[in-house]
Amino acid sequence: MDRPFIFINSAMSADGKLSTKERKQVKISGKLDFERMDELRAQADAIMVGIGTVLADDPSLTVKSPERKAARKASGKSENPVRVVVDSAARTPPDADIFKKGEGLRIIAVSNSAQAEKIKILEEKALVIKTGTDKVNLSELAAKLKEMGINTLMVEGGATLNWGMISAGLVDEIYTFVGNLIIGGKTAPTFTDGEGFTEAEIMGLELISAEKIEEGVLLKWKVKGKRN
Ligand SMILES: NC(=O)c1ccc[n+]([C@@H]2O[C@H](COP(=O)([O-])OP(=O)(O)OC[C@H]3O[C@@H](n4cnc5c(N)ncnc54)[C@H](O)[C@@H]3O)[C@@H](O)[C@H]2O)c1
Ligand SMILES: Nc1nc(=O)c(N)c(NC[C@H](O)[C@H](O)[C@H](O)COP(=O)(O)O)[nH]1
Repeated sequence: MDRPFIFINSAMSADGKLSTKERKQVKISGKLDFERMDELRAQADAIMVGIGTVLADDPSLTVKSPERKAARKASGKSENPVRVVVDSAARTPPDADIFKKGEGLRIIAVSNSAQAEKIKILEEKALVIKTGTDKVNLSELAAKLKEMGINTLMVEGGATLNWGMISAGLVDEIYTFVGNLIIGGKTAPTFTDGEGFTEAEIMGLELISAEKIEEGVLLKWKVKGKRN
């Protein structure tokens, strides 16, 4: 394959929301689900998020457990997977936590319409990859990551990037932790936002497993392609 194995890992409320209508982060996962997420991060070659998530949550995207970090080191890897931000207009703040915390390569993926001055500032902190005219071309980006030796890519949202990756046919598996809460709100981000499929385009999934974790359920899906 000319792209990595790509999976999305997300936590959503029982009504499918990723955060509140004000884009405020909500603790959906419990301790065990955060541990599972840390293990997925530790096993991945790279973690990807959208700029919306960086601006809303300021995540560090680092591996948290000292044992997992040490195991990565022992196998000749960096403590953290490569951290990738999909950021068409180069809006990533230079003081974002992905730059401040942890070691390892950072990649900011921008489009050809991003301002040169903003790119220059980011180039001091990260490798900047340019694809697409106004919006990052996600297929081209995935191919470039594969060329760099990234074989497993973990996507951690948000709603718009999930849509972009799924609608471009770039996702192999989806892991959703469904928590025991309702967030509500028609403008609150859901697992996949974006423009949405028409009936003829709807994406089919195959259930790999359903597992109760603490007070929620972890659903693992394989992406099958168009249902019709
Ligand atoms: N619960 C969870 O697991 C979880 C995980 C991540 C984020 N979130 C939440 O999701 C929200 C952020 O989601 P969002 O939708 O606003 O932003 P996002 O993180 O999905 O980022 C969207 C941005 O990605 C960029 N992008 C560039 N090229 C693209 C392309 N080809 N296709 C799609 N996107 C492209 C665009 O600049 C776009 O604005 C926040 O509220 C955050 O708290 C929740
Ligand atoms: N798995 C998960 N369960 C949740 O309940 C929740 N709110 C998120 N939200 C994703 C969000 O982007 C987080 O901010 C990053 O998971 C934080 O990552 P860091 O700890 O900074 O490395 N993710």
